[in-house]
Amino acid sequence: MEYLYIIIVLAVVLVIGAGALVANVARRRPRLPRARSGAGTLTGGQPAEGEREDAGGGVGTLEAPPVPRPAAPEAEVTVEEEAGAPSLLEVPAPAAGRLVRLRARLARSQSSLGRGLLSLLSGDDLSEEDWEDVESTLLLADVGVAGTSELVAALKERTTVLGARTFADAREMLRDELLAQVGTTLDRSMRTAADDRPAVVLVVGVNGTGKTTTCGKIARLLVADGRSVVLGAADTFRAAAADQLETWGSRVGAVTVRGPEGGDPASVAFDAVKRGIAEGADTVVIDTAGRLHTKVGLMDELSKIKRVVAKQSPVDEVILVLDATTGQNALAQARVFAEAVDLTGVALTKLDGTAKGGIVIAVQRELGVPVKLVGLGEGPDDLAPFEPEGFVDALLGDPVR
Ligand SMILES: Nc1nc2c(ncn2[C@@H]2O[C@H](COP(=O)(O)OP(=O)(O)OP(=O)(O)O)[C@@H](O)[C@H]2O)c(=O)[nH]1
Repeated sequence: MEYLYIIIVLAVVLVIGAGALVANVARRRPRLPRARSGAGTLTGGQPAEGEREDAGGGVGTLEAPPVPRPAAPEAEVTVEEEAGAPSLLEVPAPAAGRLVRLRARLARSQSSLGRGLLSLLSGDDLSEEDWEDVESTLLLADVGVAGTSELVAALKERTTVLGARTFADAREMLRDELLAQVGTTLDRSMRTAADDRPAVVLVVGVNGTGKTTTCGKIARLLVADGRSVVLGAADTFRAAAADQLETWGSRVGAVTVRGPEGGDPASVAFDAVKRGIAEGADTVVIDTAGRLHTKVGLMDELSKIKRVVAKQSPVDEVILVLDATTGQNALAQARVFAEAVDLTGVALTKLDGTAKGGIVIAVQRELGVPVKLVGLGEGPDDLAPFEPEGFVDALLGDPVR
Protein backbone atom coordinates (compact mmCIF):
# COMPACT_ATOMS: atom_id res chain seq x y z
CA MET A 1 0.00 0.00 0.00
CA GLU A 2 2.87 2.32 0.93
CA TYR A 3 4.46 1.59 -2.49
CA LEU A 4 1.21 2.50 -4.20
CA TYR A 5 1.18 5.95 -2.48
CA ILE A 6 4.81 6.58 -3.48
CA ILE A 7 4.06 5.65 -7.15
CA ILE A 8 1.03 7.98 -7.25
CA VAL A 9 3.01 10.94 -5.74
CA LEU A 10 5.88 10.36 -8.23
CA ALA A 11 3.43 10.28 -11.15
CA VAL A 12 1.83 13.59 -10.07
CA VAL A 13 5.27 15.26 -9.68
CA LEU A 14 6.28 14.00 -13.16
CA VAL A 15 3.11 15.35 -14.82
CA ILE A 16 3.53 18.81 -13.21
CA GLY A 17 7.23 18.95 -14.19
CA ALA A 18 6.52 18.04 -17.82
CA GLY A 19 3.80 20.71 -18.04
CA ALA A 20 6.13 23.43 -16.73
CA LEU A 21 8.84 22.39 -19.23
CA VAL A 22 6.47 22.61 -22.20
CA ALA A 23 5.24 26.07 -21.14
CA ASN A 24 8.82 27.35 -20.77
CA VAL A 25 9.87 26.11 -24.21
CA ALA A 26 6.83 27.75 -25.80
CA ARG A 27 7.68 31.08 -24.13
CA ARG A 28 11.28 31.03 -25.40
CA ARG A 29 10.50 30.21 -29.04
CA PRO A 30 12.05 33.04 -31.14
CA ARG A 31 9.61 35.38 -32.90
CA LEU A 32 10.02 36.72 -36.43
CA PRO A 33 10.91 40.38 -36.53
CA ARG A 34 8.05 42.73 -37.27
CA ALA A 35 7.62 43.70 -40.91
CA ARG A 36 8.34 47.37 -41.62
CA SER A 37 5.35 49.05 -43.14
CA GLY A 38 5.78 49.19 -46.89
CA ALA A 39 9.52 49.87 -46.81
CA GLY A 40 11.03 49.77 -50.25
CA THR A 41 7.85 48.65 -51.90
CA LEU A 42 6.21 51.84 -53.09
CA THR A 43 6.35 52.63 -56.76
CA GLY A 44 4.21 55.76 -56.85
CA GLY A 45 0.57 56.59 -56.12
CA GLN A 46 -0.90 56.42 -52.66
CA PRO A 47 1.47 55.41 -49.89
CA ALA A 48 0.74 52.85 -47.27
CA GLU A 49 -0.67 54.25 -44.03
CA GLY A 50 2.65 54.35 -42.15
CA GLU A 51 4.33 56.12 -45.05
CA ARG A 52 1.59 58.72 -45.26
CA GLU A 53 2.51 59.71 -41.73
CA ASP A 54 6.16 59.79 -42.65
CA ALA A 55 5.38 62.30 -45.36
CA GLY A 56 3.35 64.43 -43.02
CA GLY A 57 5.68 65.18 -40.19
CA GLY A 58 7.56 63.88 -37.22
CA VAL A 59 9.16 61.30 -39.41
CA GLY A 60 11.89 59.05 -38.25
CA THR A 61 10.44 58.92 -34.77
CA LEU A 62 7.24 57.18 -35.75
CA GLU A 63 7.03 53.52 -34.87
CA ALA A 64 4.70 51.39 -36.92
CA PRO A 65 1.96 50.02 -34.66
CA PRO A 66 2.39 46.38 -33.60
CA VAL A 67 1.07 44.12 -36.29
CA PRO A 68 0.02 40.48 -36.12
CA ARG A 69 2.77 37.99 -36.93
CA PRO A 70 3.39 38.39 -40.65
CA ALA A 71 2.87 35.66 -43.21
CA ALA A 72 5.99 33.70 -44.09
CA PRO A 73 7.12 35.47 -47.32
CA GLU A 74 6.90 38.98 -45.76
CA ALA A 75 8.76 37.83 -42.70
CA GLU A 76 11.59 36.50 -44.86
CA VAL A 77 11.96 39.83 -46.63
CA THR A 78 12.12 41.63 -43.30
CA VAL A 79 14.75 39.26 -41.92
CA GLU A 80 16.92 39.91 -44.99
CA GLU A 81 16.55 43.69 -44.65
CA GLU A 82 17.38 43.66 -40.99
CA ALA A 83 20.41 41.47 -41.68
CA GLY A 84 21.80 44.41 -43.68
CA ALA A 85 20.72 43.63 -47.26
CA PRO A 86 20.16 46.90 -49.14
CA SER A 87 16.50 47.92 -49.30
CA LEU A 88 15.05 48.92 -52.65
CA LEU A 89 14.70 52.59 -53.49
CA GLU A 90 11.29 53.77 -54.55
CA VAL A 91 10.62 54.52 -58.19
CA PRO A 92 8.66 57.78 -58.38
CA ALA A 93 5.87 58.15 -60.94
CA PRO A 94 6.98 59.90 -64.15
CA ALA A 95 6.61 63.69 -64.16
CA ALA A 96 4.94 63.92 -67.56
CA GLY A 97 1.17 63.90 -67.53
CA ARG A 98 0.87 63.84 -63.74
CA LEU A 99 -1.69 66.64 -63.64
CA VAL A 100 -3.92 64.84 -66.09
CA ARG A 101 -3.60 61.63 -64.07
CA LEU A 102 -4.49 63.50 -60.89
CA ARG A 103 -7.24 65.66 -62.40
CA ALA A 104 -10.04 63.84 -60.59
CA ARG A 105 -8.62 65.18 -57.31
CA LEU A 106 -8.96 68.70 -58.61
CA ALA A 107 -12.36 68.25 -60.18
CA ARG A 108 -13.82 67.03 -56.88
CA SER A 109 -13.77 70.46 -55.30
CA GLN A 110 -14.40 72.55 -58.40
CA SER A 111 -18.02 71.95 -59.23
CA SER A 112 -19.07 75.55 -58.49
CA LEU A 113 -16.55 77.09 -60.84
CA GLY A 114 -16.99 74.58 -63.64
CA ARG A 115 -20.53 73.24 -63.57
CA GLY A 116 -22.00 76.33 -61.90
CA LEU A 117 -20.71 78.70 -64.57
CA LEU A 118 -21.54 76.37 -67.42
CA SER A 119 -25.18 76.09 -66.45
CA LEU A 120 -25.37 79.88 -66.14
CA LEU A 121 -23.71 80.49 -69.49
CA SER A 122 -25.53 77.96 -71.66
CA GLY A 123 -28.92 79.01 -72.98
CA ASP A 124 -30.17 82.30 -74.38
CA ASP A 125 -29.88 85.82 -73.09
CA LEU A 126 -28.44 86.32 -69.67
CA SER A 127 -30.16 88.83 -67.42
CA GLU A 128 -28.28 91.35 -65.31
CA GLU A 129 -29.00 89.07 -62.38
CA ASP A 130 -27.40 86.11 -64.20
CA TRP A 131 -24.27 88.15 -64.82
CA GLU A 132 -24.15 89.04 -61.15
CA ASP A 133 -24.29 85.32 -60.41
CA VAL A 134 -21.44 84.70 -62.85
CA GLU A 135 -19.45 87.41 -61.12
CA SER A 136 -20.05 86.12 -57.62
CA THR A 137 -19.26 82.54 -58.70
CA LEU A 138 -15.88 83.71 -59.97
CA LEU A 139 -15.20 85.75 -56.83
CA LEU A 140 -16.15 82.82 -54.60
CA ALA A 141 -13.79 80.64 -56.60
CA ASP A 142 -10.90 82.97 -55.56
CA VAL A 143 -10.34 84.39 -59.07
CA GLY A 144 -9.96 87.86 -57.51
CA VAL A 145 -11.59 91.18 -58.41
CA ALA A 146 -9.40 92.13 -61.38
CA GLY A 147 -9.49 88.65 -62.95
CA THR A 148 -13.25 88.43 -62.42
CA SER A 149 -14.03 91.74 -64.11
CA GLU A 150 -11.83 90.86 -67.10
CA LEU A 151 -13.44 87.45 -67.40
CA VAL A 152 -16.98 88.81 -67.14
CA ALA A 153 -16.25 91.48 -69.77
CA ALA A 154 -14.81 88.89 -72.15
CA LEU A 155 -17.70 86.48 -71.59
CA LYS A 156 -20.28 89.23 -72.12
CA GLU A 157 -18.67 90.12 -75.43
CA ARG A 158 -18.53 86.49 -76.57
CA THR A 159 -22.14 85.77 -75.65
CA THR A 160 -23.33 88.83 -77.58
CA VAL A 161 -21.52 87.66 -80.70
CA LEU A 162 -22.47 84.00 -80.27
CA GLY A 163 -26.17 84.41 -79.48
CA ALA A 164 -27.99 81.28 -78.24
CA ARG A 165 -25.54 78.76 -76.86
CA THR A 166 -25.57 75.04 -76.33
CA PHE A 167 -23.80 73.51 -73.36
CA ALA A 168 -20.88 72.63 -75.67
CA ASP A 169 -20.65 76.24 -76.97
CA ALA A 170 -20.65 77.57 -73.43
CA ARG A 171 -17.95 75.12 -72.41
CA GLU A 172 -15.72 76.05 -75.33
CA MET A 173 -16.16 79.75 -74.67
CA LEU A 174 -15.47 79.43 -70.95
CA ARG A 175 -12.50 77.17 -71.60
CA ASP A 176 -10.95 79.75 -73.95
CA GLU A 177 -11.45 82.61 -71.52
CA LEU A 178 -10.21 80.72 -68.48
CA LEU A 179 -7.14 79.62 -70.43
CA ALA A 180 -6.49 83.23 -71.42
CA GLN A 181 -6.58 84.19 -67.74
CA VAL A 182 -4.44 81.26 -66.56
CA GLY A 183 -1.96 81.93 -69.38
CA THR A 184 -0.71 79.45 -71.94
CA THR A 185 2.46 81.26 -72.94
CA LEU A 186 4.18 81.67 -69.56
CA ASP A 187 7.41 79.74 -69.09
CA ARG A 188 6.53 77.22 -66.43
CA SER A 189 9.61 75.06 -66.78
CA MET A 190 11.73 74.63 -63.66
CA ARG A 191 15.40 75.51 -64.08
CA THR A 192 16.71 72.36 -62.47
CA ALA A 193 19.77 71.81 -64.64
CA ALA A 194 22.80 74.02 -65.27
CA ASP A 195 26.05 73.65 -67.16
CA ASP A 196 29.03 72.40 -65.14
CA ARG A 197 27.36 72.80 -61.74
CA PRO A 198 24.23 71.73 -59.92
CA ALA A 199 21.18 73.93 -60.38
CA VAL A 200 20.02 75.43 -57.08
CA VAL A 201 16.33 75.52 -56.16
CA LEU A 202 15.37 77.52 -53.05
CA VAL A 203 11.97 76.67 -51.59
CA VAL A 204 10.38 79.38 -49.44
CA GLY A 205 7.04 79.89 -47.74
CA VAL A 206 5.26 80.04 -44.42
CA ASN A 207 5.39 76.93 -42.24
CA GLY A 208 2.50 74.55 -42.62
CA THR A 209 1.93 75.38 -46.30
CA GLY A 210 3.58 72.11 -47.30
CA LYS A 211 7.09 73.43 -47.93
CA THR A 212 9.12 70.48 -46.65
CA THR A 213 6.72 68.03 -48.26
CA THR A 214 7.02 69.93 -51.54
CA CYS A 215 10.85 69.79 -51.38
CA GLY A 216 10.59 66.02 -50.97
CA LYS A 217 8.13 65.76 -53.82
CA ILE A 218 10.31 67.95 -56.07
CA ALA A 219 13.20 65.59 -55.37
CA ARG A 220 10.99 62.70 -56.48
CA LEU A 221 9.97 64.55 -59.66
CA LEU A 222 13.63 65.12 -60.46
CA VAL A 223 14.64 61.54 -59.69
CA ALA A 224 11.78 60.37 -61.92
CA ASP A 225 13.45 62.39 -64.69
CA GLY A 226 16.78 60.67 -64.05
CA ARG A 227 18.40 63.52 -62.08
CA SER A 228 20.59 63.22 -59.01
CA VAL A 229 19.54 65.42 -56.11
CA VAL A 230 21.00 66.82 -52.89
CA LEU A 231 18.55 68.18 -50.34
CA GLY A 232 19.47 71.02 -47.97
CA ALA A 233 17.57 71.13 -44.68
CA ALA A 234 17.95 74.86 -44.04
CA ASP A 235 14.77 74.89 -41.95
CA THR A 236 16.81 74.60 -38.78
CA PHE A 237 13.99 75.95 -36.64
CA ARG A 238 12.34 72.58 -36.16
CA ALA A 239 14.50 69.45 -35.93
CA ALA A 240 11.64 67.30 -37.21
CA ALA A 241 11.64 69.27 -40.49
CA ALA A 242 15.18 68.02 -41.22
CA ASP A 243 14.18 64.46 -40.25
CA GLN A 244 11.16 64.75 -42.52
CA LEU A 245 13.29 65.93 -45.43
CA GLU A 246 15.88 63.22 -44.81
CA THR A 247 13.17 60.57 -44.95
CA TRP A 248 11.88 61.93 -48.25
CA GLY A 249 15.42 61.93 -49.63
CA SER A 250 16.36 58.46 -48.46
CA ARG A 251 13.30 56.96 -50.15
CA VAL A 252 14.67 57.97 -53.56
CA GLY A 253 18.40 57.96 -52.85
CA ALA A 254 18.88 61.72 -52.42
CA VAL A 255 21.46 62.86 -49.86
CA THR A 256 20.25 65.33 -47.22
CA VAL A 257 22.62 67.91 -45.76
CA ARG A 258 21.54 69.19 -42.35
CA GLY A 259 22.91 71.29 -39.54
CA PRO A 260 22.34 71.59 -35.80
CA GLU A 261 18.86 72.54 -34.60
CA GLY A 262 18.66 76.32 -34.37
CA GLY A 263 21.85 76.63 -36.46
CA ASP A 264 22.46 79.13 -39.25
CA PRO A 265 20.22 78.29 -42.23
CA ALA A 266 22.59 80.05 -44.65
CA SER A 267 25.42 77.80 -43.53
CA VAL A 268 23.33 74.66 -44.15
CA ALA A 269 22.38 75.99 -47.59
CA PHE A 270 26.07 76.66 -48.29
CA ASP A 271 27.06 73.14 -47.21
CA ALA A 272 24.29 71.61 -49.31
CA VAL A 273 25.48 73.38 -52.46
CA LYS A 274 29.08 72.44 -51.63
CA ARG A 275 28.05 68.80 -51.29
CA GLY A 276 26.07 69.00 -54.53
CA ILE A 277 29.13 70.33 -56.36
CA ALA A 278 31.41 67.70 -54.77
CA GLU A 279 29.08 64.89 -55.73
CA GLY A 280 28.42 66.21 -59.23
CA ALA A 281 24.69 66.32 -58.47
CA ASP A 282 22.28 67.76 -61.01
CA THR A 283 20.14 69.74 -58.58
CA VAL A 284 20.31 71.02 -55.00
CA VAL A 285 16.89 71.65 -53.43
CA ILE A 286 16.96 73.80 -50.28
CA ASP A 287 14.12 73.87 -47.74
CA THR A 288 13.92 77.05 -45.63
CA ALA A 289 12.10 78.03 -42.44
CA GLY A 290 8.98 80.16 -42.72
CA ARG A 291 8.62 81.17 -39.13
CA LEU A 292 9.91 84.68 -39.32
CA HIS A 293 7.36 87.02 -37.96
CA THR A 294 8.59 90.30 -39.34
CA LYS A 295 9.10 91.21 -42.95
CA VAL A 296 12.55 92.59 -42.16
CA GLY A 297 13.61 89.32 -40.50
CA LEU A 298 12.33 87.35 -43.48
CA MET A 299 14.12 89.58 -45.97
CA ASP A 300 17.35 89.40 -43.97
CA GLU A 301 17.28 85.62 -43.70
CA LEU A 302 16.38 84.91 -47.32
CA SER A 303 18.81 87.43 -48.74
CA LYS A 304 21.56 86.04 -46.50
CA ILE A 305 20.87 82.51 -47.78
CA LYS A 306 20.99 83.73 -51.39
CA ARG A 307 24.16 85.74 -50.75
CA VAL A 308 25.96 82.87 -49.04
CA VAL A 309 24.87 80.31 -51.65
CA ALA A 310 25.97 82.72 -54.42
CA LYS A 311 29.58 82.38 -53.24
CA GLN A 312 29.49 78.98 -54.95
CA SER A 313 26.58 79.08 -57.37
CA PRO A 314 23.73 81.30 -58.51
CA VAL A 315 20.25 80.42 -57.27
CA ASP A 316 18.31 79.23 -60.31
CA GLU A 317 14.79 78.95 -58.91
CA VAL A 318 13.07 80.50 -55.91
CA ILE A 319 9.77 78.69 -55.49
CA LEU A 320 7.13 80.10 -53.15
CA VAL A 321 4.91 77.42 -51.61
CA LEU A 322 1.35 78.61 -50.92
CA ASP A 323 -1.50 76.67 -49.35
CA ALA A 324 -4.32 77.11 -51.86
CA THR A 325 -7.00 76.45 -49.25
CA THR A 326 -6.16 79.71 -47.47
CA GLY A 327 -7.38 81.95 -50.31
CA GLN A 328 -6.82 85.62 -49.47
CA ASN A 329 -4.29 84.72 -46.79
CA ALA A 330 -2.15 83.00 -49.43
CA LEU A 331 -2.24 86.22 -51.45
CA ALA A 332 -1.10 88.25 -48.45
CA GLN A 333 1.82 85.83 -47.88
CA ALA A 334 2.68 86.02 -51.57
CA ARG A 335 2.98 89.81 -51.32
CA VAL A 336 5.35 89.64 -48.34
CA PHE A 337 7.62 87.01 -49.89
CA ALA A 338 7.69 88.79 -53.24
CA GLU A 339 9.08 91.85 -51.47
CA ALA A 340 11.66 89.78 -49.62
CA VAL A 341 13.08 87.76 -52.50
CA ASP A 342 12.91 87.52 -56.31
CA LEU A 343 10.48 84.68 -56.87
CA THR A 344 10.65 82.63 -60.05
CA GLY A 345 7.60 80.42 -59.53
CA VAL A 346 4.85 79.25 -57.24
CA ALA A 347 3.93 75.81 -55.95
CA LEU A 348 0.24 75.80 -54.98
CA THR A 349 -0.41 73.01 -52.51
CA LYS A 350 -3.59 71.33 -51.24
CA LEU A 351 -5.58 71.95 -54.41
CA ASP A 352 -7.17 68.57 -53.71
CA GLY A 353 -8.91 69.92 -50.63
CA THR A 354 -11.37 72.74 -50.24
CA ALA A 355 -9.26 75.09 -52.36
CA LYS A 356 -10.86 77.02 -55.20
CA GLY A 357 -9.12 76.74 -58.55
CA GLY A 358 -9.42 80.48 -59.24
CA ILE A 359 -6.52 81.09 -56.84
CA VAL A 360 -4.15 80.15 -59.68
CA ILE A 361 -5.32 83.21 -61.63
CA ALA A 362 -5.25 85.51 -58.58
CA VAL A 363 -1.77 84.45 -57.44
CA GLN A 364 -0.23 84.90 -60.86
CA ARG A 365 -1.79 88.35 -61.22
CA GLU A 366 -0.56 89.31 -57.77
CA LEU A 367 3.01 88.11 -58.23
CA GLY A 368 3.60 88.27 -61.95
CA VAL A 369 5.28 84.86 -61.74
CA PRO A 370 3.79 81.59 -62.99
CA VAL A 371 2.38 78.71 -60.99
CA LYS A 372 4.84 75.95 -61.85
CA LEU A 373 3.73 73.14 -59.56
CA VAL A 374 0.48 72.06 -57.94
CA GLY A 375 0.05 69.78 -54.93
CA LEU A 376 -2.90 67.48 -55.27
CA GLY A 377 -2.62 65.24 -52.23
CA GLU A 378 -0.47 63.93 -49.44
CA GLY A 379 0.89 60.97 -51.40
CA PRO A 380 4.57 61.06 -52.40
CA ASP A 381 3.85 61.60 -56.08
CA ASP A 382 0.91 63.97 -55.68
CA LEU A 383 2.84 66.98 -56.97
CA ALA A 384 2.40 67.80 -60.64
CA PRO A 385 4.00 70.24 -63.04
CA PHE A 386 1.27 72.77 -63.82
CA GLU A 387 -0.35 72.42 -67.25
CA PRO A 388 -2.95 75.13 -68.08
CA GLU A 389 -5.05 72.96 -70.42
CA GLY A 390 -5.19 69.98 -68.09
CA PHE A 391 -6.04 72.30 -65.20
CA VAL A 392 -8.87 74.14 -66.97
CA ASP A 393 -10.30 70.88 -68.33
CA ALA A 394 -10.35 69.51 -64.80
CA LEU A 395 -12.21 72.61 -63.61
CA LEU A 396 -14.81 72.29 -66.34
CA GLY A 397 -15.31 68.56 -66.10
CA ASP A 398 -16.36 66.26 -68.89
CA PRO A 399 -17.11 67.98 -72.24
CA VAL A 400 -20.18 65.80 -72.81
CA ARG A 401 -23.18 66.69 -70.71
N1 LIG B 1 -4.01 67.42 -48.98
C1 LIG B 1 -2.77 67.86 -49.17
N2 LIG B 1 -1.92 67.97 -48.14
C2 LIG B 1 -0.67 68.43 -48.36
C3 LIG B 1 -0.24 68.81 -49.66
N3 LIG B 1 1.05 69.25 -49.55
C4 LIG B 1 1.39 69.13 -48.24
N4 LIG B 1 0.37 68.65 -47.52
C5 LIG B 1 0.32 68.40 -46.08
O1 LIG B 1 0.50 69.61 -45.36
C6 LIG B 1 1.06 69.35 -44.10
C7 LIG B 1 2.20 70.32 -43.83
O2 LIG B 1 3.28 70.00 -44.69
P1 LIG B 1 4.81 70.35 -44.34
O3 LIG B 1 5.59 70.00 -45.55
O4 LIG B 1 5.24 69.78 -43.05
O5 LIG B 1 4.72 71.93 -44.18
P2 LIG B 1 5.91 72.97 -44.00
O6 LIG B 1 5.48 74.18 -44.71
O7 LIG B 1 7.22 72.42 -44.42
O8 LIG B 1 5.95 73.20 -42.45
P3 LIG B 1 7.26 73.30 -41.51
O9 LIG B 1 8.16 72.15 -41.83
O10 LIG B 1 6.69 73.23 -40.14
O11 LIG B 1 7.88 74.62 -41.85
C8 LIG B 1 1.47 67.88 -44.13
O12 LIG B 1 0.50 67.13 -43.44
C9 LIG B 1 1.45 67.53 -45.60
O13 LIG B 1 1.20 66.16 -45.85
C10 LIG B 1 -1.17 68.70 -50.75
O14 LIG B 1 -0.92 69.02 -51.90
N5 LIG B 1 -2.42 68.21 -50.45
